[in-house]
Amino acid sequence: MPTVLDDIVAGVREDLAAAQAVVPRTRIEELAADAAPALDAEAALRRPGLSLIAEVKRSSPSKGALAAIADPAALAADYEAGGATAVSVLTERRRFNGSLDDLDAVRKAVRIPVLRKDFMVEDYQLFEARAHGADLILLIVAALAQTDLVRMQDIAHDLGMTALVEVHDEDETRRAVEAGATVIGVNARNLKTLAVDPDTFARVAPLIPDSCVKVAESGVGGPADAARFASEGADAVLVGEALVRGSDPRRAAYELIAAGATT
Ligand SMILES: O=P(O)(O)OC[C@@H](O)[C@@H](O)c1c[nH]c2ccccc12
Repeated sequence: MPTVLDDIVAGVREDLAAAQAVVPRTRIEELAADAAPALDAEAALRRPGLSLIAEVKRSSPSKGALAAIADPAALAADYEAGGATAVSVLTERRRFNGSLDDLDAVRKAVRIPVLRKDFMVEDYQLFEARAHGADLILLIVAALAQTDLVRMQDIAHDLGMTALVEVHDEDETRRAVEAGATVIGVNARNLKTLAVDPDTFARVAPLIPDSCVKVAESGVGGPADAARFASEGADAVLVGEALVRGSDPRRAAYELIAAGATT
C-alpha cells in the first residue's frame, strides 16, 4: 500500500519532470549561481531564545483548506514584524496549494531567511530553491535513501543554504545524525500516516547532539505548546496552521516567541 508520502512524492516527481522540460538542469544551476547569496539561517536559529519559523500554508493533506492567503508577501511581512526568525513557504502544489511564485513573493517581502518547504527528492530542486532565493531547504529523511540525504545536504551547503533535516522517529533521528545534520526538525506528524503524536519531540530530542539546532515541527497550537517545546529543549518551533487560521498573524507570532522566552 503506498503511503501518503509516496503519493505526494509521485506527484512532485511528475511536476518536476515538467519543470525540467522548461528550465533544464544546466540553466537552473546558472540561475542558482546568479542569485543573491543565501542568508545564514543556521546562525539565525542559534540566537538565544525560542526561534519561530512561521509558515505560509494554505492547505494540507490532513486538514484540507486552512486559509486562502491571497497575499503571501503581506503575511510573511507580518511574521517578520512579529519577530519570526525565518519564514517557511510551502511550494508543493497538489496537496498544499503552494508554488514557487509564493516563494518569490515572500523572498521580496522580507529580510529574514526563507525556507523552501517541499518534498525534495532530486538535486534539481535544490538549485531551483536557491534560484528562487531560498536560504533553507527541507530534507525529509523518510523520503530519501541515506546516500541521497548525504549528497543533497552537501549540495545545499555548497550553495550556501542551511538544510533542515526532518525526522519523526528514533531511527530517522539516528540517520540524520549519521548524515552530519546540523539542523534537525522533529515532525510530530508522521507523513506516512498523517497521525500527530505530540510527545514525539520529547522522545527523540535526547538522541540529537547538543551541537545541533533542534526544531519542533507541527501541532504547535499556541503559546502553551511553544513554552512546552522550549522547556523540552527546542531551539525553534515551526508553525503553520495556528498562524494562518488566526486574524492577527503578527501578534500570534509575537506571542509564540514570548512564550518560548519565559522558560
Ligand atoms: O500546520 P502545523 O501543524 O503548524 O505544521 C507546520 C509544519 O510543521 C508542517 O507544515 C510540516 C512539517 N513538515 C512538513 C513536511 C512537508 C509538508 C508540511 C510539513
